[in-house]
Amino acid sequence: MSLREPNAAPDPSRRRADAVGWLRSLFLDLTLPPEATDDDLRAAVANGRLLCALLRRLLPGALLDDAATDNVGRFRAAIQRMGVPTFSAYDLERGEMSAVVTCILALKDRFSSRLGEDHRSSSFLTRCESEGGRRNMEGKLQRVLTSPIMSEPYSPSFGGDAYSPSQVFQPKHGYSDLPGSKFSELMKSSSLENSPTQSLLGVVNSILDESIERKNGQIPYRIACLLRKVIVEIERRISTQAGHIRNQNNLIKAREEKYQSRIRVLEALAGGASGQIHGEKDKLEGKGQLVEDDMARLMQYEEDLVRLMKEKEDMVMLLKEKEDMIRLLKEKEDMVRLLKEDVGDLNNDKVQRLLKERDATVVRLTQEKEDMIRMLKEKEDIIRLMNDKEHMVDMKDVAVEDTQCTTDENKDRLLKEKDDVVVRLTKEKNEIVVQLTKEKEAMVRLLKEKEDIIRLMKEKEDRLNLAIHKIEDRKQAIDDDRDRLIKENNDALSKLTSEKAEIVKLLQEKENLIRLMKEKEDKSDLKKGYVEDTKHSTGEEADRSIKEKGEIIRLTKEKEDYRNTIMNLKQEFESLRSSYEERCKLLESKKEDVVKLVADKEMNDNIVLQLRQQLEATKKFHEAETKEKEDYRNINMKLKQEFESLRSSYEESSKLLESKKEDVVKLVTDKETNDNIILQLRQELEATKKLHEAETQQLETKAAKVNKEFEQRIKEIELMLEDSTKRRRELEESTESRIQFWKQKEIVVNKFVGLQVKNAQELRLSSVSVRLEIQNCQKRWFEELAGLGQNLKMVTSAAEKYHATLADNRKLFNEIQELKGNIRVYCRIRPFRPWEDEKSTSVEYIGENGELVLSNPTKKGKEAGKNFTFNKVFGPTATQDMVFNDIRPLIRSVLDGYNVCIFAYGQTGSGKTHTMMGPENATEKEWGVNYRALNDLFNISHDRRDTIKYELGVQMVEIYNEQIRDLLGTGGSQKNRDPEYHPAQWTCSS
Ligand SMILES: Nc1ncnc2c1ncn2[C@@H]1O[C@H](COP(=O)(O)OP(=O)(O)OP(=O)(O)O)[C@@H](O)[C@H]1O
Repeated sequence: MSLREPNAAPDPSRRRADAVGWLRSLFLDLTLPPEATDDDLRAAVANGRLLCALLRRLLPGALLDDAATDNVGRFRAAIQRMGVPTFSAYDLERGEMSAVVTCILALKDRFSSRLGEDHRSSSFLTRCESEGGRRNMEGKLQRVLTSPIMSEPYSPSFGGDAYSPSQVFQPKHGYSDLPGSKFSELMKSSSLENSPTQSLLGVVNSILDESIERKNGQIPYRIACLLRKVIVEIERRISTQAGHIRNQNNLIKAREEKYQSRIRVLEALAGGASGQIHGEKDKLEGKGQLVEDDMARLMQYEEDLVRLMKEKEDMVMLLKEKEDMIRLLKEKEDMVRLLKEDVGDLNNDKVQRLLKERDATVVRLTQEKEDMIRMLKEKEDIIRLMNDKEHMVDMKDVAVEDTQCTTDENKDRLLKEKDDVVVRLTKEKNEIVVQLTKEKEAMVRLLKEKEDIIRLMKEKEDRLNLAIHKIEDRKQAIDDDRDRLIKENNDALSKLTSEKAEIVKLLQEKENLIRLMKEKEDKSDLKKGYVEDTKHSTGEEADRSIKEKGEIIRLTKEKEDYRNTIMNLKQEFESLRSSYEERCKLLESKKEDVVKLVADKEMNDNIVLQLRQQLEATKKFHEAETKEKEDYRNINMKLKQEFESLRSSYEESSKLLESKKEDVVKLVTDKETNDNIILQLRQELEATKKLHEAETQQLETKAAKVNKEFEQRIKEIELMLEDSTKRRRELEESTESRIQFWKQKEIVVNKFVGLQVKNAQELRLSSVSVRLEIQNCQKRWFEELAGLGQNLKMVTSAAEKYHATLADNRKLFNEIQELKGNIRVYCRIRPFRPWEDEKSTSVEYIGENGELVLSNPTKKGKEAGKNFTFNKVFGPTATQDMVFNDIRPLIRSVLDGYNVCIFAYGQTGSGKTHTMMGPENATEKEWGVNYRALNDLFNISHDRRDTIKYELGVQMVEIYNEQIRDLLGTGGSQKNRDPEYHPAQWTCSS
């Protein structure tokens, strides 16, 4: 056993340092968290941890640790926040306890008053503060300091007989002058156990007072031992009392809870019947709630449907507008065609371009129309799906609970799809608006071109009119020529006819002349014959015949003249004839020309007629076009106005643009880069498009699957609907029967409730009485706690001197050990075994103080008997408990930090194993030293678990033939172990 060096006489600085250390370790024991709150402190105080820690510090061997400083800081910070009077670090440094104690008491008082308001609270301090309220801290401290326990060493009412502990604890001349026998009486554990707590506290107080007054702070060793024993006993009592209070508290708590639960059960029974009756109602209301939820969802769907329908109508309107535009374009196309026919190759290129543009526009519009139709179809599909969904929701109303999850999922999916479609449609709508704007611009452009065309048409018309005028002039000229030619021809014909008539007349005259001449010739011939006849006859006749002959010669000459003239006339006739023929030929040729001209004229008339018709048609068209033109002009005016506004905005924007030209340049560069990015993005878009298409296909397949599932689900729901209708009927029937049953039950329950209410009232009365009892108990506890507080003060005052006393104690302990001897030897004499002869005993005398006299019958005289002295001798009748009682303080010393070794020695069969271990299959009563020591070790370490953490270890070794073997180790061989040998040795380290 190792002993500590006795300390020198404690000086004031040492005592102060010890006090500081003690306080620090006290606060360390509190184990407050870094951010200590009111609740933490309250819990610490309410659980008695603070008080326990304070008391624990009184125990010997407590370790002091400077690490408690943090806890001191936290503690002070927490109590400062609470407004409780605190202490300064300087107080601790000086070892001043009053400020600290005031603080702790104020804290206790604060929490006690708070906790006292809560009757259900079972905390330690709640019970102690049931009356009085908060008191002044200084007054309290004063009361504690001036308590009778502090002033009186013990209560004179204790004790009666000579061995009464009260008498023992009431020395006449102080403890220092106490005789040895009295002192050993005091040291007896039975005396301490039988003494009242106040006496023990009085002992501590008076010892300390005495040591301070008489011995200048020095305490004799044996008194220090006594003090230590007394403090251990006080600690034990406080801990057991705390345990009792805790148990009682738990018991009361359990009883209160039991009563509370019974009251609750009764109240529940009272309210349960109506609750059960209204249970079904609640369920129905729950279903109603579900239906309301579904109605809300349906309303949402309807709103969505209305919105979609509106969008659809807008789309239809747009389509109509597009169709109108297409119609207008067709009309325009017809117009252009007409113009094309009219104008011919005049503006062929332009018309071709326009036609191409028109074709492109028509194709684009057709595509847009197809897209719109496609979107409308999609919308219709969505609406159809939503209708289906609505239908399904209607169907699901019947089996809401089963299909709720799937409906929600589908709804979410549909809503998501709907949102996607709406977003897509909005995008497309925006695109369409942009396209329409572009088309409007194109229309404006087309109108301009149309105006150009109209202008050209006017020019063409003017030219046409000019040409018509020319043709008419030409026709007039041709008519004039023709008339002139006809006149000339007629003149020539009349002239020729008159000439012919003259010629014919001349010819007739010539012929008459010729005929006359012939007649004359004939007459001349006849006259010649007659003259010749008459010549012969008459001479006269000869003269006349000469005359007549002259006349004949003249006539012959005339005849020849006439002949020549005829010949000339014939020649002239022939020439006239030839000229006539030529003229006829000329006339015929002219006639042909005239015919041609007439044909031409007729053709020209036809052409003119056609041109007039065309002109009329053109005029009509022109009128229609003029109307359109006016419309267009109006539109144009509007457009111009818009254009003007746009122009003004454009000018403004152009100004802005000019100001931002540089930015634009930058933007252009950015645009180029963006174009590249867009190109890349387009490529990505195409890739995404492909992916999207693939996904669309997948989605379509999925949609088909989902449709199938929906169909199956609808079938299932139909079946479920049938089932549910059946169930509903059954439920209605069962509900009716249940209602009747519950009505009957209500009557029974009402009766039962009446009874139970009576019982509850009785129970309430009893609970009131229990509460009163509890309050009485609380009062008692408070009184006890008040006493404890007083004791605490006393203990505190004792604790101030504790460390000095502890040092003295250690010194005294060493002295006792020296006096007793570090090695104590006890002798135990085992009883005779059944087969042994009791008469052959050699034990002559067993003394109280360890004397043993043995007799040796074989020898005589002085050697016949032999005296031995041990620390104590246990006779054959000594029990295991009696043996261990003498060893027990050593076990406690082990836990106080001293080294102890206990071992048994003796010959074979002398009872070593019996003493150390006990018999085989020993009961608790028969346990040997080992069992009891270990039991004590565990119990004490368990009791001290809040303050000291012990580590217990066991080692088993065998010493045989001077060889040590570890019996618990794995290395040693177990072969040679003697089964008869039981090692009776153990060590314990703490
Ligand atoms: N105090 C006792 N009361 C009753 N019986 C006892 C007592 N002491 C010893 N015995 C009995 O005596 C016998 C021998 O005792 P034990 O085995 O303890 O001796 P031992 O000293 O351990 O012997 P060994 O050294 O051979 O192991 C046992 O049967 C035991 O029950």
